[in-house]
Amino acid sequence: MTTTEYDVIVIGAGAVGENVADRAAQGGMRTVIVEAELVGGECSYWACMPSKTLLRSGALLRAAQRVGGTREAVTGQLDVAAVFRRRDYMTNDWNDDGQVEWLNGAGIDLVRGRGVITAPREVTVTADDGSVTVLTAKHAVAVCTGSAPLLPDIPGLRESEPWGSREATSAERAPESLTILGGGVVATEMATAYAGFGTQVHLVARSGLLGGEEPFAGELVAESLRELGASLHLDSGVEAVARTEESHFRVTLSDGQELVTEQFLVATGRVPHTIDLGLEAFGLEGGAWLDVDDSMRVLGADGEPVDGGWLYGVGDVNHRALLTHQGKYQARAAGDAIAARAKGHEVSLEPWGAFVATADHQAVPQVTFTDPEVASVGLTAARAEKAGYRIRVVDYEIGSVSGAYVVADNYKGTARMVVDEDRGVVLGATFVGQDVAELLHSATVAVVGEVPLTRLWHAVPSYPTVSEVWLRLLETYGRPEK
Ligand SMILES: Cc1cc2nc3c(=O)[nH]c(=O)nc-3n(C[C@H](O)[C@H](O)[C@H](O)COP(=O)(O)OP(=O)(O)OC[C@H]3O[C@@H](n4cnc5c(N)ncnc54)[C@H](O)[C@@H]3O)c2cc1C
Ligand SMILES: NC(=O)c1ccc[n+]([C@@H]2O[C@H](COP(=O)([O-])OP(=O)(O)OC[C@H]3O[C@@H](n4cnc5c(N)ncnc54)[C@H](O)[C@@H]3O)[C@@H](O)[C@H]2O)c1
Repeated sequence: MTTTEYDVIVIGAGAVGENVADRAAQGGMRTVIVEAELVGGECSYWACMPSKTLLRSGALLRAAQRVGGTREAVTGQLDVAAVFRRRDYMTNDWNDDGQVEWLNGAGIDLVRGRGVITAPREVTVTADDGSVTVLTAKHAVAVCTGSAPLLPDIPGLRESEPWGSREATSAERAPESLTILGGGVVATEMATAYAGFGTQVHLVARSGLLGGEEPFAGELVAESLRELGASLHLDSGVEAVARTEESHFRVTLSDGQELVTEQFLVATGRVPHTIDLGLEAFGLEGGAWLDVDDSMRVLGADGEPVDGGWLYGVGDVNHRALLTHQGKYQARAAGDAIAARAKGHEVSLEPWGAFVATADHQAVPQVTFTDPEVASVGLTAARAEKAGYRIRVVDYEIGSVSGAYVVADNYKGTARMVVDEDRGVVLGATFVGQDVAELLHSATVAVVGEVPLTRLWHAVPSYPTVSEVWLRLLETYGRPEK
């Protein structure tokens, strides 16, 4: 058994843990990171990168088919095996050498194994070979252990061993047929990818699609999935799951219909990796999401930082926004706050400072890479109303913008701007359409910067780009009087 003392211990080397460690190390902290599987975590090997790679080729093929001239030139089908090979390249064949090299360059030590918090500021790591390392931290322990798929309590489900997101993104080939349970981001993205590969997809959702977005987003995505050949079973549920003699899945829906497909993907949300972490010793519940303040210190039931404030919870594990970019944003704030507190500097929790993740509350951007893409930031109209804002909703068909004429023949898509009428600023924006992902950051800047609409008139979008939808939204809202 070896014991080593550091300033900061980070448990979990996903994108978030890496960024906490990096900021702490850059702040002069001796930092160690503990990882049970691959350095780089879910995003690099089983989530963002492989899923977006699986989606990209189909999106590009369909984009080419929407433009006269290339439509005639691109007459073949997707080379599905080549798409999977490109995915293998993106995940570096599930080898983390490159990320370990980055840790070394950043001056962060790595201990491989599963970490458990065994005392205040103490983490015991057990490696696969059984060897044990006890780490102690002078200043902070950051829990960045991420999340795993949630399996609903449905008869036969667990025993049938369905795919979770990992299996869907790391599959070696496309199955002939696939049932997907869920109507969220993973379900719609994987339905788009696999339907594009020629898999017969059945998607079962208990309501509509993409429930957290503006309603037109889910409707446009549903329409496109049907066009791709997927069967949608909306406002439906799964009553039971069993394997057939051929080892296929027999999925019984709430209306009695039976779907028999080669594979079954469960995409019904996530649970936090907080079981068996030793959190109970500090009055926290294992298996629950961590409640944190804006600098990511874990809070106890009394709303105060646990045990004086050495414990941090960053990324998926705190359930504020289950997104890589938002977790990394939290990580920058938390890493800097840890280093500043260690040096005895004041750490202000005032909104928009260097040590807080203020944007988590109502300025979170997200792109769902379906076809059409769904890009949104801030509050939807429903959320803004619920929060008590006096709002005006402005919609515009993106296909009517000159830039969209050029991008695709018969471009289909919708944009929405939600305006706070009392302050004259944008609370939220949603764009649904081809290639809208890169448009989103303009909206994020407007929302986070609380740019007055009167000033947005002076942010002139180039002609002929899809960004001109901003001008159309402003025109629909109306010119300022002075
Ligand atoms: C299919 C899919 C696609 C997605 N696509 C996107 C996308 O396009 N864009 C986006 O922004 N987000 C996307 N997400 C969400 C994104 O993957 C997560 O928000 C992100 O990975 C969270 O990062 P994290 O570092 O908090 O957790 P993780 O990436 O899960 O990292 C946690 C790490 O901790 C390790 N760990 C856990 N417990 C221990 C322990 N006790 N000891 C040591 N190590 C431990 C794990 O092995 C893991 O490496 C997607 C998610 C899924 C499922
Ligand atoms: N492009 C991206 O940014 C991207 C891509 C994939 C995932 N993610 C993130 O990963 C997280 C997980 O994605 P997800 O799709 O698993 O979760 P989600 O929360 O987006 O969707 C879960 C879906 O499952 C349904 N559901 C929940 N419990 C159910 C039950 N018992 N029976 C039937 N349906 C049930 C919900 O109604 C919802 O439609 C999300 O928070 C998302 O932000 C992001």
